[in-house]
Amino acid sequence: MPIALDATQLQCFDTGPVSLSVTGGQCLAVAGRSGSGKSILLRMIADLVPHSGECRLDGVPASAIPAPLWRSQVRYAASEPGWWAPTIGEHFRDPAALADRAAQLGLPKDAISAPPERLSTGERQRFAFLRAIEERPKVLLLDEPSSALDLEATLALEGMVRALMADGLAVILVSHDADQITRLADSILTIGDAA
Ligand SMILES: Nc1ncnc2c1ncn2[C@@H]1O[C@H](COP(=O)(O)OP(=O)(O)OP(=O)(O)O)[C@@H](O)[C@H]1O
Repeated sequence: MPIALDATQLQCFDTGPVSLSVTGGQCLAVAGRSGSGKSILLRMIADLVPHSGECRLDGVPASAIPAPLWRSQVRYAASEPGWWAPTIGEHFRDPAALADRAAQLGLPKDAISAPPERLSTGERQRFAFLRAIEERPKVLLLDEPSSALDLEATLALEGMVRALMADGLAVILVSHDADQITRLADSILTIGDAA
């Protein structure tokens, strides 16, 4: 049975309410004009902002699952996440296992031992993606995952997303790249006023 995430009547600030469902192996794209609440929606699903409404994973409400466990299973991958350790590799549980995936995304080998601020925005963005998938979440909430990437790097990242989906991952994607939505999404949810 593929995993299933259901969100019902999620609302916070001036956004929502929004309801949606996604199952393992599928990608749901969230569209809407700038400021319509796409990022906030992903953050509500990951339980990172106070909100009303309810999310369930395989029927189990988020409120019944310890927050850190929910957030590792329903993983929000921010467009511009924070870096706190001296090197990129120290942000990973298993830096050794990182090398293969980093190479698949076209990242230079020595970047793993580099300080985050020495990398390009696009390199950091790809490492942020790798950080988000390291603990094998069941649901991946991708917020503009390739906004700083060229087409080659974008397609490599999408290939990795597709491989994870084939392995049962459910994806919710926020992207301003219409071509990316066409390539990845099985369905599209438009929120707020039509763009
Ligand atoms: N802490 C907050 N308090 C009140 N309103 C907030 C807060 N954080 C965000 N908002 C509002 O929520 C709205 C939605 O923001 P969000 O970042 O989700 O938009 P978005 O659709 O992802 O936009 P973009 O496409 O430009 O990234 C914005 O109007 C923003 O002002």
